[in-house]
Amino acid sequence: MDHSQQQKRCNTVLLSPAQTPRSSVRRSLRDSLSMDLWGSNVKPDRGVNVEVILRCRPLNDDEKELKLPVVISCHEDKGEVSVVQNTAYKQIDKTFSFDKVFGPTSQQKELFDEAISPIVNEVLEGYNCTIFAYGQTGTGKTYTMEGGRVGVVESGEFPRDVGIIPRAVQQIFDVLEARDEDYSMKVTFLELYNEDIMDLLAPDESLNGPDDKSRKPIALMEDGRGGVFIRGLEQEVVCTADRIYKILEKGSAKRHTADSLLNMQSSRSHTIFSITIHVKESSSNGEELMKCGKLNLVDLAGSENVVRSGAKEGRVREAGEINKSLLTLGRVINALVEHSGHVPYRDSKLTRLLRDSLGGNTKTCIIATVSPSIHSLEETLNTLDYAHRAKKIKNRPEVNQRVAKSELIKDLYKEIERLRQEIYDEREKNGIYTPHDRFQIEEAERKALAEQIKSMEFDLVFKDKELMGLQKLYDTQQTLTAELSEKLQMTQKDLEKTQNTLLEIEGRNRKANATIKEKEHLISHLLQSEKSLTKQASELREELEHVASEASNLFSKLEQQDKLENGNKNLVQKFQTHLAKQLDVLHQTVAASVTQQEEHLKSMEKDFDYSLSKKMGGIQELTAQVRHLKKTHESGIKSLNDISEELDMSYRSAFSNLTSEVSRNSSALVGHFEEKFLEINDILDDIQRDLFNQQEKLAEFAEQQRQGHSKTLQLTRSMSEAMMKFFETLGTHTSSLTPNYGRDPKNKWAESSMILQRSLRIALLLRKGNSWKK
Ligand SMILES: Nc1ncnc2c1ncn2[C@@H]1O[C@H](COP(=O)(O)OP(=O)(O)OP(=O)(O)O)[C@@H](O)[C@H]1O
Repeated sequence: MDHSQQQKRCNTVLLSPAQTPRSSVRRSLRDSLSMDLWGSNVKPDRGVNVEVILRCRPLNDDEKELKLPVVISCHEDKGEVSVVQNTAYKQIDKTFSFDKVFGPTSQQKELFDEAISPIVNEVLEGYNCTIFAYGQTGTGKTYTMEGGRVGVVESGEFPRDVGIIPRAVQQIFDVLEARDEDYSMKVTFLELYNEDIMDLLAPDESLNGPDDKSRKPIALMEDGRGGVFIRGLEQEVVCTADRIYKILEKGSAKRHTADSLLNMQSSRSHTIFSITIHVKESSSNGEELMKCGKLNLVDLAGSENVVRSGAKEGRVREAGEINKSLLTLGRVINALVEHSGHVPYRDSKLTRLLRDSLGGNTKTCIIATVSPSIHSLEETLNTLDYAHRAKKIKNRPEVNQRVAKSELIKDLYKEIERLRQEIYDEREKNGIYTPHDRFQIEEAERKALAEQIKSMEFDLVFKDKELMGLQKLYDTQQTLTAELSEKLQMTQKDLEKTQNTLLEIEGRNRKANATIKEKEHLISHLLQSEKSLTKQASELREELEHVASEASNLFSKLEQQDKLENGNKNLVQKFQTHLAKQLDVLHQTVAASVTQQEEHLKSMEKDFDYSLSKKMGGIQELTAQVRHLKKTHESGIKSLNDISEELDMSYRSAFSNLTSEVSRNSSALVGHFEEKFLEINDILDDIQRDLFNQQEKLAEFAEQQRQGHSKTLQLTRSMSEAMMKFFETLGTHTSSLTPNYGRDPKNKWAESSMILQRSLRIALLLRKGNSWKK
């Protein structure tokens, strides 16, 4: 929707620009032109606690430069704030919980979306809501409520430092436009400075800045029904968000501010910016009704330590007034939390203005602002304490009654008539027209004052009587004083004596003090040694407990060990009997094998003798054959010689050469044969010698074998005896096995298995000897 359309929709409802939240259409029209912060309601809801939000600002440049330690930590997820300080002088560790917590890195948009946006929606549903910022000076109240300049809003997004008020305004317009509703909106903006109410929307001509003396405070009046109104407070009807931003900017510029050591632009007044929205609705019978909601945005002046803020002269009074009104606010909070019969709302204008927001029918949210720096620790703790207590305040929010449009128009006509009469009276200078309602209120106030004067007169008579009594008392006191002065003189003498005694006592006292100091020193030493002894004792106790647990572990292990050893013992005994049997068998086998081997050896000897005699016979036969061969050769050679002679004779001429060749060959053959014969003879001699040698060696070997077998037999016997002895010893050792881990039974097992292996090896050797013998 463009601006002109928005203006049009806005204007349709502006027929009744002065409408305000109210409980009944019968209510005075005069109220509608005054600032009625706390519109009345119909259906009472159940009590609702005031919502308390905590915001911690980041360290500012000065604090960063001074490297001030941070003492606040915000746990946004848990809604908790911790204050921790550990110095030699002070130890603080406190945690406070709130409905919501926003830490130093939190952004304006985040705070608005999470905490404020739902409140704005409640206003649009017809509730009166109040949001106020409370905290020490310079902690970010104005930053949170107003923030930076709105400037140009691009694509619906504000600059990041824009505060709650502009964002709330934007949301109200957005929602109303989206619902396409007929509405009217008006705003008021006031400040409370030094207990005076100033209108920040008053026309410019009458103002030349915040300190202009011509600025007139406006009156806060009782409405006769327990409420208040501000006579003559300007209300501006607004149709666009931009108009509100401008009003806000202009009003803020008029606000009382000053620079202090804690804030370059410190607000010296409390401000209340109110937006009242009327939305047209139709009832079931077609009657036009007006729904009304109101949002009050309160930026309180900062509580401050005058010394720390560096306030001087006029500023000290400002600070005093600020602190006074905040103190009253604190007392009101305390009274509400403690459900006291009397709540001191009337003690300051601030609490009178905020009455409905504290324990009334308004929905209230308090934003407590704190600094994270150690410098502000004390004030931060005060703020946290304050805000934490405020959480317990219960309000009873009620939705504003819908007002018939016709009733509003009637009221409006009456108001116009009243104003016309006032102007007429003013012009004619013949008095001021007072409407009946206001006349009644003023009459009631006058009556109340008369009653007050009467009671004061009564008080005066009573006080006169009291004075007379006091005069008498004074006279008696005078005589008493004379008596007393006499006594005093005597007492003074006594005092002198006493002083002397006192001096003596002081001397003694000094000595006693010195002794006490010594003793104290001793005691502190003793305490220290007691501490160290206690520590040692606790350490020893821990050790003992540890040892006891180890001992119990050890005992359980020993039990296991005993069981294991009993099992082992049984096993060893079984093995021992089994082994003894096996050894007997082995012994018998070895003895049998030895006799068998002896027999084998004897038969081997026989066989050997037999083969030797056989070989000898063969050799003799061979020698005879060789001799026979020699003879045959000799006869052959002789016959060859005969043949050659015959051939010589018959073929001497033709074959003379051949004969010589043959004779040469035959002589060579004879030489060769003789040579071979000699060689054969040598070989035969060698064989014969070898055979004799072998025969001797065999005899020797047989002897050695016999001796070796008897030794092996002896060795096996002694081995088996030794093993028997060993197993007996092993048995006794096993029975006496205790948790003495120095004597490892495993070693014994290793030994016995080695012995067993050795005896097996011997048995194998014996078997090998047998097979070799075979
Ligand atoms: N959450 C924040 N993030 C960034 N800057 C912050 C924040 N809160 C405060 N500041 C800055 O700290 C300074 C003081 O803030 P502001 O004037 O809002 O304090 P204040 O509580 O209103 O003080 P006073 O009570 O004196 O008016 C300002 O410069 C403001 O920009």
